[in-house]
Amino acid sequence: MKKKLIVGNWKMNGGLQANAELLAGIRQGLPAALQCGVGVAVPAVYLAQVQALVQDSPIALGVQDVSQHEKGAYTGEVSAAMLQEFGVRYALVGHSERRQYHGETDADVAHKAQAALAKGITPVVCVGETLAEREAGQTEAVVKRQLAAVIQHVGHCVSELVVAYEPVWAIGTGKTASPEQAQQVHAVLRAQLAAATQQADRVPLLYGGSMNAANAAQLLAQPDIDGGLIGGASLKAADFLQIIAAAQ
Ligand SMILES: O=C[C@H](O)COP(=O)(O)O
Repeated sequence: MKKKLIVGNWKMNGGLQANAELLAGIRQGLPAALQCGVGVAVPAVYLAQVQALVQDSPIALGVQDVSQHEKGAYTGEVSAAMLQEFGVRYALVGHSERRQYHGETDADVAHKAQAALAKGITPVVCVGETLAEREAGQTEAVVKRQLAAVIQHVGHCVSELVVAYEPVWAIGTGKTASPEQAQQVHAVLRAQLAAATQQADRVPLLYGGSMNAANAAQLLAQPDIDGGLIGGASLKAADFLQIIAAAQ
C-alpha cells in the first residue's frame, strides 16, 4: 500500500521555545517503525531552528510559501534557492489563506510550484472551493481550474507534485468535509492528474480542513486520500501524533 503523508501547517504560530517543545514531543512520540511520511511547514523565520530540531529524525522540513521569482528586488519574499539551503523538502503553494489575503492567482501559484520544483523542493499545491462556490455547485470546476493552471505550467513534472484538497469552508472551522465529500473531490483530482501523467497514482492527494484525531482514520481510509494537511491539530504533539497513528 502507498505510504500516507501527514504534513502539519503551523501557519503564523510558534516561537523559539514553543517550537522546541512541540518538536521534542513529536519526536518522542513517533512510532519506532514509522509507516508514513511526516512533515512540518513552519514560518520561514524558524527554518534554521527547525532544521536543527528535525535533524536525524524522519520529520521533513516544509515552508508555507515560496517566491515565484529567482532573486532580486522582491521585498519580503523568500526564494526557492534560499529554502534549498536549509534543506526544505516541501513548500505549500496556493494555500487559500494566501489566495484570499494576499491575492495570489492561479498563475502565481503555478509559477511558485515551478520555482520550487526547479530547486528540488516538492510543491504542495493547495486547491479548494469556498462555501459559496460549493453551494453554487461549482466545487469541481473550481478545483479543476486551480489544478489545471499548475499542470499546464509544470509540464512533465506533474508526477512530482503533492496536491492538497482543502475546502475553504472546512479550514479552521471545525466543519470537516465528510469522507464521502472529500473522496468525491479527490477522485476528480486523480482523474485530472491521470489525464496529464501516467504516474498519477504516485501523486499524494492530501485532505486538509479540520482534520483531527477523531476524524483522521475515516478520511484516510478513502481510496484517493493519501494523507492530510493539518492546521490547528498540528500544534499539539499529542493531537498530531494521533493523526500520524491513524496514517500508519
Ligand atoms: O493547511 C492546513 C489547513 O488550512 C487546515 O487547517 P485546519 O486543520 O486548522 O482546519
